[in-house]
Amino acid sequence: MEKRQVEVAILGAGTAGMSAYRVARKHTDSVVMIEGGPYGTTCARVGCMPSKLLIAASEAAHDARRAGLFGIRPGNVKVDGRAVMERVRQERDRFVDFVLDAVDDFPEEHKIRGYARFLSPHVLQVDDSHEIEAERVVIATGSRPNVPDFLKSAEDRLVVNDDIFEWEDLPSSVAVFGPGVIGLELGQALSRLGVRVRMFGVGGGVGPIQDEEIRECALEAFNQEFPLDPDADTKKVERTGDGVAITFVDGERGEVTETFDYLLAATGRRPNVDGLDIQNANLELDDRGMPYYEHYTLRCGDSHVFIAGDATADLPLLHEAADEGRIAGENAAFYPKVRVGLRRTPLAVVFTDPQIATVGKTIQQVDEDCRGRFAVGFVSFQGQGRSRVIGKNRGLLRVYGEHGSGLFMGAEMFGPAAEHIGHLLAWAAQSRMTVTDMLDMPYYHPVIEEGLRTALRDLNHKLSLGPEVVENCLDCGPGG
Ligand SMILES: Cc1cc2nc3c(=O)[nH]c(=O)nc-3n(C[C@H](O)[C@H](O)[C@H](O)COP(=O)(O)OP(=O)(O)OC[C@H]3O[C@@H](n4cnc5c(N)ncnc54)[C@H](O)[C@@H]3O)c2cc1C
Ligand SMILES: NC(=O)c1ccc[n+]([C@@H]2O[C@H](COP(=O)([O-])OP(=O)(O)OC[C@H]3O[C@@H](n4cnc5c(N)ncnc54)[C@H](O)[C@@H]3O)[C@@H](O)[C@H]2O)c1
Repeated sequence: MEKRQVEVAILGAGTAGMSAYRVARKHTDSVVMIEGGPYGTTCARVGCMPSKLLIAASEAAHDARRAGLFGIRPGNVKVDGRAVMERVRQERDRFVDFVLDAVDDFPEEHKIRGYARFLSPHVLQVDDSHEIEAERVVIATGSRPNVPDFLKSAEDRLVVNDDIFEWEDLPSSVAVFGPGVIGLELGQALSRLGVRVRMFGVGGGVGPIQDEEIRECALEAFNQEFPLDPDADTKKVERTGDGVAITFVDGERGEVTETFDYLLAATGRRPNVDGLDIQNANLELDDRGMPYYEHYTLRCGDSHVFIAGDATADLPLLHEAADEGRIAGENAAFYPKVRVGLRRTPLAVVFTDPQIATVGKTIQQVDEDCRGRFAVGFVSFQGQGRSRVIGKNRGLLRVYGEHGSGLFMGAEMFGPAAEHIGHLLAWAAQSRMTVTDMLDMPYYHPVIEEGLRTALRDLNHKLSLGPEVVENCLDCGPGG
């Protein structure tokens, strides 16, 4: 067992861990980054990037199929599953290689391989190879899929996101459990690539959507492509000779059994904190065994331990993991001087079609913060000019503003180019713009942002700050 003493030990070499390492290293050379699994990050290996690659293939198939709308007849669209998966893996490997190159550049003495756990507040054991005495620790151990026990009856046909990207070919059918972000993105992509998909949820949720009207709209749109029951009554999951038989109650047919090649569990993720022997770190823990920590400093209580990325189980998104890693790494380096870091306006995008974007405060948070004194502006993209031109005229945007101050508070969207509209809205929220300020900005024609302007005008009027929205107004151009 090799023993070492360091100022800063970082657990995990994912996005958060590498950010923490880069910042900490600027201030001290006495730092180690400990990685138990393969280098390359969840984002590049099995997360953001391969999922977006699969979605890109599905969009190509979908666009070819719907080309008839424009009078274009590409003929029979054939999906070559092997070629689709080959590109996914090839491009994924390029992204992973970028990360591996970055890790290669870190000095060898800063890198330790193995799983770390706490022996005491300042002592970590890494497998059976190292004992590290660290003045400060950053926990950046990420998360893993959380699979409910009853799904395990699918045995070898049970898959999680990691497995899908290793497929050599596409299967013919997949049952997706969990219409959250991963389930919706992967489920819709597989469906558009010709895989028979059925999606099962619990509790009625659809992705991260909190606004009831947006949820209804999204649910209807997804159900036009594949059956999605957000509150399914699943009776049985069984591995059979030819796949996984799922018995469930169908609204129209009663109790039915359908067989699928695979069952994809996309039922949420669990932070990798349970394997750390965190009870030895002398931190205050909540009833799930998670350390209490401060959102702006990432410090656990008044200790020398910081936590960042998916390990916090709070905002499991790439840009948040990078931000949190930076803040935690800097605070670990300068400890006991601990500084508040910049936390940005909440922004999340789901890469379905239409896309989903959530920005700023949810409608429930706005209601609470404004004590009910808020208004909601609205636009449907059905008749919106640019959206109709490109045949993407589905969905809704709802924007929230505070009475009195006229401040823009948040929004939810299920509609075209939500990844871009979401950014505009997040930038406006972080700049603390009023709805009037936002309407003073330029809007080109014909663009999807004109739909955003319609929603903002509706909101401004409801906040008693502007005139009523005029149907077919001329300065909007047709279909504003
Ligand atoms: C399918 C999928 C799609 C996604 N798509 C998006 C997207 O489009 N946009 C977006 O913003 N986010 C997306 N995410 C979320 C994003 O990938 C994560 O939020 C982000 O990668 C988290 O980074 P991290 O550094 O916290 O964790 P990770 O990158 O997982 O790093 C944690 C590291 O810690 C290591 N580790 C664990 N335990 C120990 C231990 N005891 N000792 C040492 N090392 C340990 C692990 O091996 C791992 O390498 C997606 C996630 C998934 C699964
Ligand atoms: N585009 C993106 O930014 C992106 C993409 C993928 C993942 N992510 C991140 O990864 C995180 C994890 O994604 P996720 O989809 O695993 O989690 P999630 O929390 O988004 O969704 C889990 C879903 O599973 C459902 N569920 C739970 N138990 C179930 C059961 N027994 N049967 C059926 N459904 C069940 C939940 O109700 C929920 O709808 C997300 O919160 C997100 O932050 C982001």
